[in-house]
Amino acid sequence: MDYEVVLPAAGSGKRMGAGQNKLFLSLGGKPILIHTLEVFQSDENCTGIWLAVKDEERQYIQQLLEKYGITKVKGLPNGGEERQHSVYACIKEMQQVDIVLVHDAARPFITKPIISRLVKEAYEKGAVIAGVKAKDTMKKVNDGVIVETVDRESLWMIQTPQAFRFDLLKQAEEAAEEVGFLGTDEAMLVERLNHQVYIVESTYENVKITTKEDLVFGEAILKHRNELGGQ
Ligand SMILES: Nc1ccn([C@@H]2O[C@H](COP(=O)(O)OP(=O)(O)OP(=O)(O)O)[C@@H](O)[C@H]2O)c(=O)n1
Ligand SMILES: C[C@](O)(CO)[C@H](O)COP(=O)(O)O
Repeated sequence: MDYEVVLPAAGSGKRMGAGQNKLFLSLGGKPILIHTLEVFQSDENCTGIWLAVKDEERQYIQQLLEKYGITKVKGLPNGGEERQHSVYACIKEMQQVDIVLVHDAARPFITKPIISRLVKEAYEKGAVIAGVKAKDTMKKVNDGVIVETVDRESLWMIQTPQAFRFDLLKQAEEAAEEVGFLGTDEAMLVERLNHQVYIVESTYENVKITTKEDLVFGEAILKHRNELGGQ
């Protein structure tokens, strides 16, 4: 089951504080961006990659694509102010496909079994996203005071990939753009159309490299995987 993937890669990495796009930082001697790209480059069901990038970083990224043999990239549109705008920039340039995955370029540890499960279920259900069950007790806080403990059994920590029928996601992006609605993930845009969004259980390894500690976790995940002989 074929799909194309949108990888937003135009962020500023403020929380990382590296003074550069965190996707260029090295994990195991290779840029984070390349780790993520290699998963989709090596997936025979992935027929195209779309990368939202900062204009001033496009040339460097093209050099990285060349160096690491990433040949599936179909477009590198300019990212936007927010992550959602970067995703939409890709959606606007894409030709009609059946299924599109949106995946944070900052999540280099996604695996093909989860991707293929998401794609299969997106064909059947239209909208399916990756997540893991909450492990900690979650509480709502107001001005430093606990106001509510939320039932953990029904809470999931949402990740990417998020997989959609292309037409559905395009409709949702356009509807959000029209009214200036800003979500923190693509599922929110589909939910507001009253379309059911399903979940596939992912792994806790599918971390988003966001702060410096995540680089430590990332190196440990790489080491663990190498000891197991790959993904
Ligand atoms: N305007 C933006 C913001 C984010 N992203 C991308 O969306 C993914 C998830 O975003 P996040 O982890 O928040 O990255 P940053 O926005 O760079 O981080 P920060 O919020 O700390 O600045 C990343 O691959 C990032 O490059 C993007 O393409 N365009
Ligand atoms: C899309 C996402 O990864 C789901 O958890 C998350 O919302 C991205 O948040 P960010 O602040 O844009 O990294």
